[in-house]
Amino acid sequence: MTIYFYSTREEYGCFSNFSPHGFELDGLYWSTSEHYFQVQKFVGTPHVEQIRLVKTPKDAAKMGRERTRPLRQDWEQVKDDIMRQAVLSKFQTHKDIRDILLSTGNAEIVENSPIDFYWGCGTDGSGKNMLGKILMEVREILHHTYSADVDNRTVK
Ligand SMILES: Nc1nc(O)c(N)c(N[C@@H]2O[C@H](COP(=O)(O)O)[C@@H](O)[C@H]2O)n1
Repeated sequence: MTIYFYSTREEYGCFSNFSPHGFELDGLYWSTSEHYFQVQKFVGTPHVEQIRLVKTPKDAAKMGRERTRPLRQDWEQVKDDIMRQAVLSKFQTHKDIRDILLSTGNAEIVENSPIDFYWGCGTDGSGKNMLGKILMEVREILHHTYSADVDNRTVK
């Protein structure tokens, strides 16, 4: 079985980094995992607070993608680990969505983005689906810690 997600308004929308599930990480509060991820592109600069405090994840993504700000040099090497940490913190913080993630069992999870061939599967399904892969890794980590929380809602 494969679970596709993309919009926060649709089923499994809580898997999106745009979902409104805040958490604390690195001593600060982040209103979404998208805020955390986008800010890490500019650690050690004043842009951190500018982006961290914007109202919506859409705004954070827009600011993070603007190339008027210099991107940290090691971004390509660190971005997957940063995404993994953000996603793990989000699901450790919120039991309701953690249970949804754990209830997917061993199902494949795919970010069904029509435009993103790195984090999602892209318009033709050939993308790397790194966000889906990270969600499955996080599910495995959480399974070892929280599996007793999950009832029989596992997806067969
Ligand atoms: N809603 C949405 N719109 C896009 O244009 C996207 N690329 C995505 N994918 C998400 O974008 C985030 C990373 O983007 P960048 O690497 O900074 O371009 C990540 O949260 C993907 O899941 N989503």
